Amino acid sequence: MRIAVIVFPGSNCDRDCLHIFNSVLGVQAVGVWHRETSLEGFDGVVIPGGFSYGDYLRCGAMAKLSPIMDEVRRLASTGRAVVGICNGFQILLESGLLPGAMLHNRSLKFVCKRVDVRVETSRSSATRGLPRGTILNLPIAHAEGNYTVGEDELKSLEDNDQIVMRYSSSIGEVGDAFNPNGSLGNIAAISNRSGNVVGMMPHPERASELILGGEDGRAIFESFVGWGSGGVR
Ligand SMILES: NC(=O)CC[C@H](N)C(=O)O
Repeated sequence: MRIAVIVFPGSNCDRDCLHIFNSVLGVQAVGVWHRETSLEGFDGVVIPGGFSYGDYLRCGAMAKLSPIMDEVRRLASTGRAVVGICNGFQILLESGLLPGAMLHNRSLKFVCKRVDVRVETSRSSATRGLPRGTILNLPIAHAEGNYTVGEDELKSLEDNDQIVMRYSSSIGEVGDAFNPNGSLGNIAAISNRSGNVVGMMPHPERASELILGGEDGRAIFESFVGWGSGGVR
């Protein structure tokens, strides 16, 4: 298995992701500059966090125009795992690969802390091995994480099991008290219909080794690797 970690001007979590794949999981991953036009030979894609194009205009609004995004779209259409983390989630929304949009956090402040999230489905490329109801403690760090989507689309996300994680308490209660950014329905992660494309606001790469204060994020990368190269499931 060979994984591409896309690098935009302003990405800052690409090396963390590469480290987790190559040194922690022993799976080959390489950085791919956003101006490249081919992802031939790659079995999965991670769009990492950061501040692509300095977050000008809207987070992800300029990165979506990068040449590599056509290839990300192509790989997504073959059922390969495509996971966007934080700024990567914003880029997937702006690209139309996932429905909805990000607003500024309700507090209008950048929020950087650890939160608990409840896994809502195990049919996504990021949560494949994780039973529904699993609680993960993961870091968040963003200014635009207040996920929103139209009423009909929200219903369709719910009906099709596309809500992947919600912000929760450490015992899985979901409510406003556990919502760090105002996100609709406490949504922290969603997938496309087939589950192979996932966007998540938390940063699993910052919680995949004990030295970083927790290992809950590793299961997400293991799930991603486990999705493999078999195409649509
Ligand atoms: N950690 C990140 O990826 C930051 C995402 C984005 N730049 C924001 O502040 O919302």
